[in-house]
Amino acid sequence: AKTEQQSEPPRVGLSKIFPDGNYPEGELEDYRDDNAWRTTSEEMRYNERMIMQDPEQTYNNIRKAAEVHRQVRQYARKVIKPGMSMIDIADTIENGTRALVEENGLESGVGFPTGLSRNHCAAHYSPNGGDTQILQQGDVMKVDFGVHVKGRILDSAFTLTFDHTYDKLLEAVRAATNTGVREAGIDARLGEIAGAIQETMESYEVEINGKLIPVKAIENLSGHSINPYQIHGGKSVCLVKNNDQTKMEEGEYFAIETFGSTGRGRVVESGEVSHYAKMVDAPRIPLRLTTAKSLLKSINKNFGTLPFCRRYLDRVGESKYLLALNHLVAQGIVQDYPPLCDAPGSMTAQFEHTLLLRPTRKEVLSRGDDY
Ligand SMILES: O=S(=O)(c1cccs1)N(Cc1ccc(F)cc1)Cc1ncn[nH]1
Ligand SMILES: [Mn+2]
Ligand SMILES: [Mn+2]
Ligand SMILES: [Mn+2]
Repeated sequence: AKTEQQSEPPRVGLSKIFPDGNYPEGELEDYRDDNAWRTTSEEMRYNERMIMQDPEQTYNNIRKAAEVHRQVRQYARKVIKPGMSMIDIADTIENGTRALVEENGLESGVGFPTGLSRNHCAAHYSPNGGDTQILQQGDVMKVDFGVHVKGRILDSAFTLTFDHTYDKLLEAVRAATNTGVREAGIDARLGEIAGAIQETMESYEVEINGKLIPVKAIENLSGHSINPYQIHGGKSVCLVKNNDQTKMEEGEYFAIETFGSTGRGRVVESGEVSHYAKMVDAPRIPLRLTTAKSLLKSINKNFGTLPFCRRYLDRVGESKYLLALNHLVAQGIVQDYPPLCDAPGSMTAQFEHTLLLRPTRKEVLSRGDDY
């Protein structure tokens, strides 16, 4: 079939652009030290061929999600400007994602809420319905959005600015994330990766109004392993030196994300919650509140264990759900993820990539020519 070009705004599903169903590989990196042998091992190549043939496991699912991410973010970086509302920015990203991934129930779609955290807020802010906030010229906005295909979630983020004041902060975080990507590998210890990330991050300083401010790695944010339909797979890659001897393992997916700050280097929960997710191990308890029962049914049907936000509930026709939602949170069935912010007046930045530890090599799935 003739392959189509992507439109602007992006609306052409990727199966039209990659008709043979083969999506582009991410950036490949050989393992180091005692795992370097894997690149040329016939056994490891055999294992990979088997995985590639298994429709459930094939790498094509996550590679399609990664290509969607690259094409949507390329458009977003071009059109997002000061004066746009948070809601319009979120819609721009989500409409593009849904079209290109060819959204289909729980088979494929948005991976989690579009994060648009600004300035001292580092993560987990997304506009709720009625939010009238407007992007400002001096803002430092973390654009963190996800795409999933058959539950394989691509989690990648970048920081947008509209003047050069914080270029050094962004440079520090970009370098720290690339250090994390480089240090990741089969048998790599999470605590050692964290130390390397912190060392890179804290070798930078930012000059603001003639004052030199050291860049701090945010000590209570972290990267994470990713499982099918589960954004947090249980392993965390912290950003400051620690003694976690836990190793990365073959076949695991990791989101390597780092956050730098000109403030305390520590975030606290602050502001209205937008992000939620049903717990994977949610207790099966009898719900007496009928509205909570029907809301949980809607969450199971529309999101499963994928994170969602209030706008996604609005979109699937739910209304007046707040009491029921807070009840599900109180019962430990749904986890809330409040916005995470450093001190007011400070600035935070983020870069994030998703990588896969294949039997033969590390594949940085979300790598693009932008970051
Ligand atoms: O901070 S996390 O909760 C976490 C980090 C380490 C262990 S759990 N979080 C996972 C998540 C939670 C809710 C979401 F809606 C989406 C993702 C990291 C993250 N947020 C955005 N991108 N990546
Ligand atoms: Mn993310
Ligand atoms: Mn993440
Ligand atoms: Mn809580």
